[in-house]
Amino acid sequence: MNAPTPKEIMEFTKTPGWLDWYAGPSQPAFTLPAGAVDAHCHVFGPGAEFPYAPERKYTPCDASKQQLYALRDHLGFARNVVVQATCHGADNRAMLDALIHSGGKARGVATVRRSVSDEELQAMHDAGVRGVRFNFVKRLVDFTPKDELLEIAGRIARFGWHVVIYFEAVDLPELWDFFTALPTTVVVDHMGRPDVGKPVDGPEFELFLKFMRDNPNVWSKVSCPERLSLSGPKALAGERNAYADVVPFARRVVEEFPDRVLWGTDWPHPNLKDHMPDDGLLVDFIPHIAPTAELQQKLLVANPMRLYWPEEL
Ligand SMILES: O=C(O)c1cc(C(=O)O)oc(=O)c1
Repeated sequence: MNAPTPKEIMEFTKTPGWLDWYAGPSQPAFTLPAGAVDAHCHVFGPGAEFPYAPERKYTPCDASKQQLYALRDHLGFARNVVVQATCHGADNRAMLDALIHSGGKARGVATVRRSVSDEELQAMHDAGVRGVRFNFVKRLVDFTPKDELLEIAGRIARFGWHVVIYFEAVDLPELWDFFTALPTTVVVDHMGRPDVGKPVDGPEFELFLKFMRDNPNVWSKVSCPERLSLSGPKALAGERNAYADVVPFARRVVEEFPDRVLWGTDWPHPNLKDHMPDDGLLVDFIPHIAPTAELQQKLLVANPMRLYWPEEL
């Protein structure tokens, strides 16, 4: 890992309107099961140490590994899965640095280009990377040709890694054939971003459920209610029943596919425009979508352990 050159040490100006992560989150009322994994979170820089990528679509506030791990301990999580944020492009140094300094308590998901070497993949594996992320959300990334992604998927499959996909619900029909051609476990970010203004038993969300039903290698993160909610209430000011309009969607996925769901805070919550949730209250969303101890154990412990720390089982 090279130290940044003087040219790389620069000041970054946050995207106008950027909301910083919530300082001083409350203590969740819900007690997480022992060994719970925050299976979707990010680090941002710090930019002076790990510069943001030139091709980024937003410039965030800094959110360091120390701050992430302090949140982990405060909320009661035991481990993290650090997902490469798009503001770092395919420069995985900040994420890898977080894994290396986690004492084995973090695994990671990288973004790589076709030019990545097998030696680089091996080094990432040794640091704790277990997946790559393919992003189809147009406001976040430029288009990558599908043949390039398929080539990457074939190469990372040999390391036993999986593919994380991020897309919007309206794009699922067009992406279906590509997704079902992937040779690995496939993990969908944030339930494929359903429009929760539409019925939970309507055709759009039914298509997502069919995608999971027809493809036993597909998992879903039932995360980001703060991003998907249209009517709140927001996880702020002591609200422990936040984002009620997202609950039926997430609960449906948890109950139908209890062995293929993951949950994460999504800290430090990139690109929220309306409000920044109190992460303690966000944890209190979990028992609404996974109402039994058995479902909670699968969602928060058994499933992420199977995917990210299988050697410990
Ligand atoms: O919806 C988003 O803006 C978003 C962005 C990123 C990222 O920039 O990596 O990751 C997420 O999980 C969600």
